[in-house]
Amino acid sequence: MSSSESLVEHSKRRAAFAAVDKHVDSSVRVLGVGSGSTVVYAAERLLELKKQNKLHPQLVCVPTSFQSKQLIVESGLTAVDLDDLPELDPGSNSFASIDVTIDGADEVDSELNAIKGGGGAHLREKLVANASKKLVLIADYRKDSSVLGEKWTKGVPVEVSPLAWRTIKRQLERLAPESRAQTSAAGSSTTAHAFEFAHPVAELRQAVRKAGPVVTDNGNFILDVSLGRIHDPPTVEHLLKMIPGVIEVGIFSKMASEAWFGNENGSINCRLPQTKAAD
Ligand SMILES: O=C(CO)[C@H](O)[C@H](O)COP(=O)(O)O
Repeated sequence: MSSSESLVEHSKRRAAFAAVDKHVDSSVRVLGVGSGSTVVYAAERLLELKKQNKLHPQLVCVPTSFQSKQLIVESGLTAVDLDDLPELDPGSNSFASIDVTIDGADEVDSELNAIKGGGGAHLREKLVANASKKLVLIADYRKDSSVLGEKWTKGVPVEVSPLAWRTIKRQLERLAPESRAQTSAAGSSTTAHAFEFAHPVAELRQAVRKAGPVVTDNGNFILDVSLGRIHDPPTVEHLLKMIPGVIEVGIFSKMASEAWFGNENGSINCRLPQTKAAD
């Protein structure tokens, strides 16, 4: 750890390096590269591996944002568009065209559901994740929670068409927590809510060094929707996605196969489905 680097940045770098070292070897031909500040460390490791001739000589990388494409190019790697890739295993059940994608996250729950889109890139991130055999998340302890919405309190990023953002906002704010049935071990039936807040709030994301709203890489707006704790991520993802004009939702339910966290003390840990093993 360098003297100028904070412990959290040190642990983010360690988590990113560990994920790259585990998943990117010379057999990986197509790699998805996520967006955000943690992915910068993954790109740093890719550059090191490239210099050591440890990457596939024909490796191509699929960017998830303008930033991600810059990282790929600056690492001396080749960027390609998702739709220019052939299927990896034609004739199989899988339509995947990417071996593995490494991406950041704003929050990851105990079942590897995630909130993404803090950087506004979740549309392309989800397209790339969906076309990947494996999605590996990298983050730090501030994003590691048992239930989505526990630590990430800025709301679920929802990319929407600028044509109807006010209408979509009104509709989002009328969403009901949507009861779902639960059956206890004893067989009695109770109800639970898919999300916590009875009155969700949707805010148009504002740009920081520009007057007006954030405009995504795809020319759309983002509504950050505060729902409180999200008890049922797949149901909430579906509810939001069904609203006309919603282009993509920053809930990634059951997409990730692994998550690496940098811990507060500088150590790292890897979460696999239903397990959590310290290094
Ligand atoms: O989803 C994202 C961008 O849309 C990012 O991956 C997410 O915001 C995490 O970023 P960081 O690594 O900077 O915390």
